[in-house]
Amino acid sequence: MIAIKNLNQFYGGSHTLWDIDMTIRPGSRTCLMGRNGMGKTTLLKCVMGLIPAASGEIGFENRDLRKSAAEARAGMGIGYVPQGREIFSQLTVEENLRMGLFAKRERPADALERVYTTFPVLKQMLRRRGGDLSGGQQQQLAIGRALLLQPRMLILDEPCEGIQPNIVHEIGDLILRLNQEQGLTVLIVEQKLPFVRRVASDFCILDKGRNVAGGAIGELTDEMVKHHLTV
Ligand SMILES: Nc1ncnc2c1ncn2[C@@H]1O[C@H](COP(=O)(O)OP(=O)(O)OP(=O)(O)O)[C@@H](O)[C@H]1O
Repeated sequence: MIAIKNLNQFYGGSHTLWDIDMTIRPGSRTCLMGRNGMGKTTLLKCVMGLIPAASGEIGFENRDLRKSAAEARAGMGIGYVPQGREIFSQLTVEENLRMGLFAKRERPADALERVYTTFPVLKQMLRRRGGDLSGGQQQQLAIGRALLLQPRMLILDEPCEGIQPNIVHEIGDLILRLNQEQGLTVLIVEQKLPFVRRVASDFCILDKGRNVAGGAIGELTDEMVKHHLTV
């Protein structure tokens, strides 16, 4: 689904991503892991075109994403929920959702109805301001907004950050459901090991901007955790 080859990225003179090779299998739920500051968000931003890569390839379904403008990538089938969710706090839930529809040709009502079926809570809160929602509800709103364009792949940057444990469990259920029932491929940056072991099918670890380990989630060893993930 995504094939990254030899990707390098710099912030000014600081070399942040080093020769990254990474494959995301279609239909997988891949967790991108690593301690703080290791380059996970930077890698996602390169995939979405929000920052430029210096060299390398990012293939999505055999097309080179680096040749596509950032605003075209959502329309190509990649939904992205950034770290911190980026909900418009002064806009209502409905207005936030409509912001996700700008590139959609289909009638907005149909797309919105699909999201309300997945997230009934959003339908009950259409007139509430985004900023008044709980962290878990904001995360559902952000995921709902990304799903409006019916992506084939969903990228989530730390979806459980600042969210109560019972809602974290619900987000895990949602990811499993979207993957298993709708075939959505999911790439998640996540640090919480129990969540990763429950939700992921595959993992990949970044350490100091390099891809140091990866594979099926059953292959994630205590040794790897100790070496690359424990703070
Ligand atoms: N806009 C920026 N300008 C300069 N350096 C940056 C910028 N954004 C991130 N960095 C640096 O790049 C490195 C990788 O950061 P990145 O946010 O990708 O890490 P991360 O693994 O996502 O960490 P976290 O878990 O804290 O979000 C860090 O050293 C960070 O300080």
